[in-house]
Amino acid sequence: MRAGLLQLTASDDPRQNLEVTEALLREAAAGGAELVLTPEVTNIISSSRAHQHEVLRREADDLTLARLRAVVAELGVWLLIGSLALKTGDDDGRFANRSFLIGPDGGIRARYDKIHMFDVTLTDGESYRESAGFRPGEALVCADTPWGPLGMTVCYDLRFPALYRALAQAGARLLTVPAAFTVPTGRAHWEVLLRARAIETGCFVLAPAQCGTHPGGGETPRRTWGHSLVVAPWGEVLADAGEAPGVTLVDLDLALVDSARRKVPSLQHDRPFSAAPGPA
Ligand SMILES: O=C(O)CNC(=O)[C@H](CS)NC(=O)CCC(=O)C(=O)O
Repeated sequence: MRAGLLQLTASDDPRQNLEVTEALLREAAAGGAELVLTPEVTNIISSSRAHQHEVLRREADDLTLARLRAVVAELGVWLLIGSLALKTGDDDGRFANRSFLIGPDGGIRARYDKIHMFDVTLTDGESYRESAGFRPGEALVCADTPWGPLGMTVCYDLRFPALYRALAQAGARLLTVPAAFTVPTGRAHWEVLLRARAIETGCFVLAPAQCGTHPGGGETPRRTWGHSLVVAPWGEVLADAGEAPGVTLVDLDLALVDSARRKVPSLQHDRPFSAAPGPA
């Protein structure tokens, strides 16, 4: 199976982001990709809540989703839209950070709302309160594909290994981790966490990422780490997209899932253990 990862530098203009995404999607399909993947928040990166409220739509009215579904139906590929920021209609005005799996007929095969919210203060100059703008999801999602079950996650979810174990135990053979990682945490943690999730689960891990300096961020523009990555079930990095936008094509030998799990069947070796003891 050939996968195509799109690396993007999303702006605060959904129409412009859609144009770039569509062009790269066509390029990936022309390069033989059967499954194409886009990063977290493919449709917008904006620091202004007011602007988000102005330009974002609910799922049923979202232009990015409608257009990408039509292009997928034309090209006949599978598409993992890493995520779209969408209105939910909730009273508190929070958005969903929602990942979609689109089948080759353009139909929505699965949707997953990011569960873990990035509420983190990295330094005085860099802090995030994702839960202020987004409503977290609550449901594990593992979707059928021609290449086996695909477990859907998003970005900060990567730091919660129990989620990945649950997906693998639900049958996943592929795991997706679309992201918009920060530069400092990306440098320190991105590759090692992705490799760990692949090794622990015996899955292929596909992680399309946002990269670069995002226009529309005002005084302190948002920067993301890039380095879209594909990791094999034994832990080898099969592709690293570096720091620039573009398409990365990679061929996956799906039999490697079984061979990694035969060598080290740790997924079958979970044992119950008692709660942590108190201080002696
Ligand atoms: O807010 C948006 O526009 C879209 N959402 C994101 O970019 C999210 C929440 S701020 N980013 C992450 O989860 C980064 C996680 C990360 O970097 C880490 O775990 O170290």
